[in-house]
Amino acid sequence: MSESLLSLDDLRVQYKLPGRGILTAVDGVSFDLKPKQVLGLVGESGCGKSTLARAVCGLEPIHSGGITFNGTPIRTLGMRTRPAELLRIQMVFQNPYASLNPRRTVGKQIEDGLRIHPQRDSWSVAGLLEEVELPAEAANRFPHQFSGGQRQRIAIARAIASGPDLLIGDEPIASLDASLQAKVAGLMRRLALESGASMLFISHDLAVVRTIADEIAVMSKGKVVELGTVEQVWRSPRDPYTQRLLAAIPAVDGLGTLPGLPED
Ligand SMILES: Nc1ncnc2c1ncn2[C@@H]1O[C@H](COP(=O)(O)OP(=O)(O)OP(=O)(O)O)[C@@H](O)[C@H]1O
Repeated sequence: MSESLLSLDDLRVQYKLPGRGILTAVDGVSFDLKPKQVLGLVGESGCGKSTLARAVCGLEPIHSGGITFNGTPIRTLGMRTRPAELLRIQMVFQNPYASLNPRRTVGKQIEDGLRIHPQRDSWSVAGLLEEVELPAEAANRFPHQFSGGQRQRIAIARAIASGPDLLIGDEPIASLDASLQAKVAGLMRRLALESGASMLFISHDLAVVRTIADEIAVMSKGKVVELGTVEQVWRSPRDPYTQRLLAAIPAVDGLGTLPGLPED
C-alpha cells in the first residue's frame, strides 16, 4: 500500500497570546506518513512538536492547511468530541501517568483498550504484558506500584491494545533512564509495526530516533527544515540546523565519522 495514512498539508497552528499577539507554533508543515512506517520528529524544546501531535489528534485549532488521516480530514474537533476515527490514534506521553488511570488496575486498563477494536487482532492482557516484559500478575496491580520505566511500558501496552492505525509517542523516552531509552523506543517500533500501525515518534534525541525511524523530519521554529530517510539525514544533512544537531551528538567526531547506522 503506498497511500498515506497521515498527511499534513501546509499545516499552521497558531496560539493567541495575552494581549493581541499571535504565536505560530506550527508554521506550514507538510509531510506524509505511509502505513507501517515510522517517522521520527526531532527538534529543540519549543519548536512545535507537541502542538503538531495534538493537532493530529484533533486537539488544536487548525489555522490553515490541513491534516488527513485515513482519508478523513481532521478539523477542529474540540476536547469533547471523540469521533471513532480518532480512536484509531493512540498517544504515549513523556509522563506515563498522563495516559494511565491511577485508580484502575493495569489489567482493567489494557482490557479497556482491547474492547475498542476487539476484531482487530488477537492481543490479550497477559500477551501484551509479556510483550512489554512484565509478568501476568502485573495485571492486578495499580500504576503507582511500578517504576517509571515499567509504567511507560504499561502505557505502551495499553495504547497498542486498542489496535491503533497510528501510534504517537510524544517524548515517550525523555523521562527514562538513558540505559532504557533505546530499548523502549525499539519496543514501541516493534509493537506498532507488529500490530499493523504506523508511528510518529517525537523526541529531541536524534541519536535514538535514527535507530527506530524509517524517515526523519527535523523541526525548527515551527517549520520542518529537513525531511528524508534516516540514511539521507544521517549521511548528508542539508539544513545547517540538522548539521548542528548531528554535530552535537556525543561520541561524534565531526560529521565525517558519525557512528554507523544500526544493522537491520
Ligand atoms: N496552549 C498554548 N498557548 C500558547 N502558547 C503555546 C501553547 N502551547 C504551546 N505554546 C507555545 O507554542 C510553541 C511550541 O510549543 P510545543 O509544546 O509544541 O513545543 P515542543 O517542541 O513540543 O517543546 P518541548 O520539546 O519542550 O515539549 C512554544 O513556544 C510554546 O510556548
